[in-house]
Amino acid sequence: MQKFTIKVPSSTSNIGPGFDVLGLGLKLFLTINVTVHDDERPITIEYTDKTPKGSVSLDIEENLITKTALYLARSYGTTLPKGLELIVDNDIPLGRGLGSSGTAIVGGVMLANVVCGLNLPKERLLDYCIMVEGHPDNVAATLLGGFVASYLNDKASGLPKMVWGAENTVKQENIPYKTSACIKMKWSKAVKVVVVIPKFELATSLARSVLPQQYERSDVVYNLQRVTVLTHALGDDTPNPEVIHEAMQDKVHQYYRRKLIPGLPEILALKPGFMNGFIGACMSGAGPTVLVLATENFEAIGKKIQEIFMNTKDENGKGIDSYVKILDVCDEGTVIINEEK
Ligand SMILES: Nc1ncnc2c1ncn2[C@@H]1O[C@H](COP(=O)(O)OP(=O)(O)OP(=O)(O)O)[C@@H](O)[C@H]1O
Ligand SMILES: N[C@@H](CCO)C(=O)O
Repeated sequence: MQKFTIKVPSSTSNIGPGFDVLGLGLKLFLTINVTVHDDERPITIEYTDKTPKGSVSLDIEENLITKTALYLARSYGTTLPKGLELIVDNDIPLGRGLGSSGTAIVGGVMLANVVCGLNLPKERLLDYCIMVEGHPDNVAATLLGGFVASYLNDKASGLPKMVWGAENTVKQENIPYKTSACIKMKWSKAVKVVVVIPKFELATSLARSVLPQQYERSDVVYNLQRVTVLTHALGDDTPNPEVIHEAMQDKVHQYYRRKLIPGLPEILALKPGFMNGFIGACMSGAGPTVLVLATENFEAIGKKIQEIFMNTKDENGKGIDSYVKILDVCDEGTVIINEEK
């Protein structure tokens, strides 16, 4: 019998202008408890009651964790072992902009890597994660931890379009290597993360479908200027709220997504000084969660953003209910713990 646990951190991404570039690992976890029994029982995946019944498939060819694991295993000419039992304990809300799909994908590749004895380095696992997710920001931060900037290189355009199932799995020799570069950067200990999580889901695919195919040069330059300043300003031991706030502004995605998140324009308009400690607010990933960066007063700031959501009415005339979490940055990335043989 083999037993171990995969601990996968959530992530926020974009941080304003860094669309599909910036990711930050957060201490809110997907935990996968893995047992490989010595008998031939069928593979199973179950969730603890934190995950509402019916919200994820328990069919191993459909569930994002197991289908990703199967894809990697089959790509390397093997499959998941019989006797595999997975119990998933997930604190990350699904479809809210905290990188839940990225955690399921990273959890899946880590699972196959261990139970199939592939021993692939994280760099290779990342090629598969990017192939499944389509963009590197969340998966890179979840796999590596910390504050990460990534780009996809020319080889990434050779990654096959994802088609699931044994018969569609592309052999590993046809999946390009080293399709990205991911750089871990310093994150100032003085800057803390508050997330305000509305109680509705927003699929990333929908939030991406409203974005334009082309942009004005001035908007691209606007984001390039800010994202470059932001990556340095966020590493400063004495962070400058005004500089960071301005560097969190974006013209590439948030404006186009505003109609999907009632209250977002009012929240994005908040400026440093509106409350002590507040630096700036932006969408977390593809939303609907709002990410707030702050240096103090975290609970009060979170409450204020909750009030703005509640005072904004949805199409049924109801306020937007939400909850707040104050999260530490997770520097470690995804780890295997509690190994027993
Ligand atoms: N632990 C999990 N187990 C199985 N499937 C999951 C798990 N977590 C996420 N998923 C799948 O991913 C979907 C959510 O992915 P989506 O990309 O829409 O949102 P997100 O990753 O939470 O947000 P964002 O990409 O903006 O950070 C879920 O509906 C589910 O299908
Ligand atoms: N960069 C991605 C993150 C969500 O997966 C987006 O904003 O669509």
